[in-house]
Amino acid sequence: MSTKASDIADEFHCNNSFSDRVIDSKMPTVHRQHEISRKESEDESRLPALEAAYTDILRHLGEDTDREGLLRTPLRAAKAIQFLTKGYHETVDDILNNAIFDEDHDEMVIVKDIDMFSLCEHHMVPFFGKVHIGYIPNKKVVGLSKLARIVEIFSRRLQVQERLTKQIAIGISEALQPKGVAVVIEAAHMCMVMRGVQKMNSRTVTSTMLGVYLEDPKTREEFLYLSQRA
Ligand SMILES: Nc1nc2c(ncn2[C@@H]2O[C@H](COP(=O)(O)OP(=O)(O)OP(=O)(O)O)[C@@H](O)[C@H]2O)c(=O)[nH]1
Ligand SMILES: [Zn+2]
Repeated sequence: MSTKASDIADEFHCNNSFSDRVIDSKMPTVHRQHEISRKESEDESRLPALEAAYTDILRHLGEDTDREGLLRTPLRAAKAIQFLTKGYHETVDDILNNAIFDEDHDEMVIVKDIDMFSLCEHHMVPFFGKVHIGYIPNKKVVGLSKLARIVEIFSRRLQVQERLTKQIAIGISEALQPKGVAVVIEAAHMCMVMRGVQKMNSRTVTSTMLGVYLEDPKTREEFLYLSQRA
């Protein structure tokens, strides 16, 4: 696999390695996310500028930024947006530590219903839902919590759901070199609920299948059956 999770980017292309049911291969170019990186140490120094920007936003909304309830709001909002995009200064290598273990297990491992919160890059409002991850080990297994941490790394950024799905799958694939990885995300987009088209109940489902999940329909079906079961 030559594509790096951090490099997924400029194009949503379906090649032999991917099966993304919701991804249209003619979707427009998206930003090269790997070029946006941020060091944790930089966050503090950027806080005053962000705070000032939020003060401006409040003023442009016609608010009185001197009223009591809003006095610390720009700073709070600045810290909140930094938290919600903290994935920019995290990598899969950083969080794995030594939690990859040699294990002669070659059956499917599924961690499902991992809560995910992200921000849509078009409106900067939340989309959130559940991530289901399956992989088939190739002599190595990963600490289960690390799968949820990989979800955190890529979801705590400005995202589109399709890219998020793919980055999680490729991140796991690169770290573990498994026989296959499957990722399904089901999410509600607040930009479709609270504004815009205002469809309260719509859900978006995206999937990325790599390796045996792509090649073998039975393996894929087993994952989908087990991950969708209540
Ligand atoms: N494919 C994809 N689209 C998304 C995602 N999050 C938000 N969008 C869409 O991004 C699109 C942006 O469309 P625009 O027409 O530029 O923006 P807009 O005028 O605010 O669009 P409306 O939401 O239809 O009001 C909308 O259709 C959103 O639903 C995502 O994760 N994946
Ligand atoms: Zn949106």
